[in-house]
Amino acid sequence: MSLSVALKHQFPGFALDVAFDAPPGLTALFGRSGSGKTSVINAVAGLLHPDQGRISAGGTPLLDTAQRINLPPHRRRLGYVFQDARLFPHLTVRQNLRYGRWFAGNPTTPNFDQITNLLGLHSLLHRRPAALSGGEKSRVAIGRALLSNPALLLMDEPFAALDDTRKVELLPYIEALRDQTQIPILYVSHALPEVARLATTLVVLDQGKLLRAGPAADLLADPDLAPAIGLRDAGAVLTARIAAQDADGLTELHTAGGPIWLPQIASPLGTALRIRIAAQDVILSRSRPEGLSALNILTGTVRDIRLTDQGALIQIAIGPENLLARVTTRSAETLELAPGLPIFAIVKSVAAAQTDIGTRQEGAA
Ligand SMILES: Nc1ncnc2c1ncn2[C@@H]1O[C@H](COP(=O)(O)OP(=O)(O)OP(=O)(O)O)[C@@H](O)[C@H]1O
Repeated sequence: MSLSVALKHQFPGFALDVAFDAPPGLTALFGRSGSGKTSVINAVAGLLHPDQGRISAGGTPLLDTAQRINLPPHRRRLGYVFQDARLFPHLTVRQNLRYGRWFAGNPTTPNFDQITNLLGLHSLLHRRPAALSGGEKSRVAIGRALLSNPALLLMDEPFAALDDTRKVELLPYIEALRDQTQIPILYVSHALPEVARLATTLVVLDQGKLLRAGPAADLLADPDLAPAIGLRDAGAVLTARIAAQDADGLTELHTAGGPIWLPQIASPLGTALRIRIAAQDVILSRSRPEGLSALNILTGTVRDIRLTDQGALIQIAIGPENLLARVTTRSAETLELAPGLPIFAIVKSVAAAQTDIGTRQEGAA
């Protein structure tokens, strides 16, 4: 099931003109405040009727202004998780969840136990929302949306109201949702680390227009997009597998650019991880550095170079994947960087997240 969106809408002083496809997985709508993310999600939900547009989910048209098709929100089979959880305060967690199931009202209702397990809700079922933390409320809201048997899940900055610690606790649940259900997720965020960790597809909006849409790993490693994403946050994701648990407490991971070591990640050997390396945490060297405290040195080849007024962005091919490095223009010149040049990337810090089931941890190299 995938979602296809094409919209045009004129607000007073703001024009929205966006078209993209969201394949299965998690599609992050990313952009600065006021770029149009919520308007897009509202149009998909049926809460905004655009001047012109076509939206279809799994080939079923939800909206087609040319054909005068406009399904009302309750017939679009969407689960919508808002910024605030919007639970019924007088109902217990179980009753709040059941409300979602009741709303689905058909025999293919998803399994209650499976969803409460997925979201870790079992021990909370008897509580009322007032006795839940912000993160727990968010999980209940997600569970309620899932139990309505949605064909598509819409999440508009679901963690905006949470502090960073709570947010990090919730990310594994979203990863599990992405990896274990077949339901496409359209996810609004303006936090790049969150997007880099969760998104399989990225849609970047800028002032109501589509800047780029495509596989998240490709876009995150694209030097042309980095200025729009924000140079401080820009960074690529690479895949890695746990190869060994070393006696000194480090976990050895294998990447296409060689091994890297992170503080212990308590997951089985072979577990696939997605690691995010911020462009500003990469140092480049033409020869393999020796006598360096940094453990993590990847080998690659310079693929592309972009000079900006805030330094040089270097795209480095690491096997079939790409890494992004941000260095000063002077360094780029001194190193005589050019496409095709073999290069060593010294990685100062790595964030790791599993791509499949299990416990996840953040680690710094
Ligand atoms: N109902 C409306 N009437 C007039 N203008 C609107 C309306 N809804 C949205 N806009 C305008 O459209 C633009 C995009 O708003 P939108 O909420 O979609 O952006 P966003 O990317 O979700 O922003 P944020 O990250 O701050 O939530 C803004 O300039 C906003 O003022």
